[in-house]
Amino acid sequence: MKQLRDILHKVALVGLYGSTDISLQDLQLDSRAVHEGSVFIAVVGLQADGHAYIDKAIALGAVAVICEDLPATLHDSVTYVQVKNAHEATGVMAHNFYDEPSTRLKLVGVTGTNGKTTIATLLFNLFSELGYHCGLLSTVQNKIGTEIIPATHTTPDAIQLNALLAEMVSRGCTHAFMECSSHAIDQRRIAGLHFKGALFSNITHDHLDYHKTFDNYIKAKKRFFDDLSSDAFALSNADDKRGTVMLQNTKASRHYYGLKNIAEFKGKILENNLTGLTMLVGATEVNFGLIGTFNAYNLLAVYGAATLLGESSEEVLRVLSMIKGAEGRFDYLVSNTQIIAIVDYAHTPDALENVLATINQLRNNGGQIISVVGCGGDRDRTKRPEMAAVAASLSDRVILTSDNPRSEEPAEIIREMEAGLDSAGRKKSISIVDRKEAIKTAISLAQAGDIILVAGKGHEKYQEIKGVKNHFDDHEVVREMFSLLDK
Ligand SMILES: CC(=O)N[C@H]1[C@@H](OP(=O)(O)OP(=O)(O)OC[C@H]2O[C@@H](n3ccc(=O)[nH]c3=O)[C@H](O)[C@@H]2O)O[C@H](CO)[C@@H](O)[C@@H]1O[C@H](C)C(=O)N[C@@H](C)C(=O)N[C@H](CCC(=O)O)C(=O)O
Ligand SMILES: Nc1ncnc2c1ncn2[C@@H]1O[C@H](COP(=O)(O)OP(=O)(O)OP(=O)(O)O)[C@@H](O)[C@H]1O
Ligand SMILES: N[C@H](CCC[C@H](N)C(=O)O)C(=O)O
Ligand SMILES: [Mg+2]
Repeated sequence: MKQLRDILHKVALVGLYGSTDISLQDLQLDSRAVHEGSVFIAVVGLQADGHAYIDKAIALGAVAVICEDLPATLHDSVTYVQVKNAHEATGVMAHNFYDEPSTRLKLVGVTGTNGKTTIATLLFNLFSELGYHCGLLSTVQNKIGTEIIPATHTTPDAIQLNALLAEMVSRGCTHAFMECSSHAIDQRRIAGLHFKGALFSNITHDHLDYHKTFDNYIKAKKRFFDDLSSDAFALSNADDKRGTVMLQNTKASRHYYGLKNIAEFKGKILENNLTGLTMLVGATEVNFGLIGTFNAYNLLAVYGAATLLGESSEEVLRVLSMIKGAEGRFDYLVSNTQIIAIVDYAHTPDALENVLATINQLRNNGGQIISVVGCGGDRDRTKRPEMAAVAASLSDRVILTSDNPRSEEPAEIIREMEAGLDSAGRKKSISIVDRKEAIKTAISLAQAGDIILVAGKGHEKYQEIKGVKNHFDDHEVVREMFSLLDK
């Protein structure tokens, strides 16, 4: 069993009160989960301050407390460890507690506004297909080999994260691929981890509710690369405006992929259609099942990372040409009456623009594009008018609807979206609060050859309204409506 002293290695201590020779059962960030033998870590959050729950944690059996500010009175039976930054300390202690799992496999992280799930999933599928036992931590799901472990966050908190990595190690995984969200980097959920590789996809507008300014958002992502060690590789998008800045201060070896600017892993699109894309990768022509220019970038990122991990380029391209991406990303459904629906997780202005630009490029002659779009509640409000404007400029008809309103008034979110429409945009748009009704209306407006984009929820199997998650699956609704067309 781990002793307190074992987990304090590399933690920036301010003070220590009590013995470190005590046995620990587990680490807990939430007082409600504390039991006999737990260490309780008090962090200052956005809603609450964990310091307010120290006494409650002790009453439930905490044997040690990690905190930034010491309580006024200390219990004799408890050890208090005062640290400079409790978020950072959580990452480092969790890494120590679980025997530094990230050093016992090849851990590759992916950051960027869009493409993280796609890239991490493609890497997992590729390396599994190459014969390795792999782990995956992603928005859609976590995986250890073929076992699926439901994901609550894109990047779990440091304790769950290290526990999952340790489980991967104990089950013989040699590689783990994970998404590193900007929230996770900022909240230091990834502190203490040893990355073998780090990828950057792109950075565009999102999460300004949390980061406040675009500059802060860039800095959060860049920190991931700044913290890498010299034995790691950093692989960035040569065509993204911030692609070079991301790697400017890293100690890792620097590599780039792209379609336009000079890059070590360079591609050229030869053909792009609704069934896939053909790309020249280096000197090899390859057909891929993924669709759209944005996926060409994702594929090049995966190809580069796999090569940097030591795999043969030829074998990587052979396997990549056969594998699928993540669920809910450009999922293609077609009715017997030849109406096409694409379910996609685009939930930022840039993703929506990319997906709609791709659909525009690939559309059937004369076919109309009908978009069904909403924006999440309790999240970045400034993207709402932008997403409506993008949808209107790249579609023939737009139905503004609800995504996950969470605690907000759904009609109010839609009003904020409508504010982004000019008069031409208003003419082609209608607003329908009920998402099912909105999808149904889009299908009833469509004719053979038209393409309906159902954006924003992708793989999600729920819709969160006023704190309640109701079952909802865009695919299911589309299929149900399609089957009615046949009757
Ligand atoms: C905005 C955000 O990231 N919030 C995360 C943050 O919550 P918080 O700072 O609000 O925590 P808090 O409620 O103030 O509580 C502070 C501390 O007091 C503790 N507490 C609280 C109450 C109590 O009775 N006892 C107690 O000990 C809490 O356990 C916590 O440790 O820390 C929590 C614990 O780790 C996370 O669960 C929570 O994620 C919330 C649920 C969330 O929705 N996060 C999203 C925005 C997020 O992280 N998304 C990214 C993906 C974004 C992307 O797509 O790129 C992700 O990685 O998933
Ligand atoms: N490289 C890319 N560039 C721009 N848009 C992309 C790219 N890859 C995917 N997209 C679009 O963004 C959507 C989300 O993709 P994905 O889930 O891979 O991103 P993510 O970064 O994991 O998102 P999240 O932040 O929610 O975890 C896709 O459904 C698609 O519309
Ligand atoms: N990971 C993203 C998910 C957004 C998905 C969209 N369906 C929404 O609910 O806003 C976020 O937390 O911002
Ligand atoms: Mg993701």
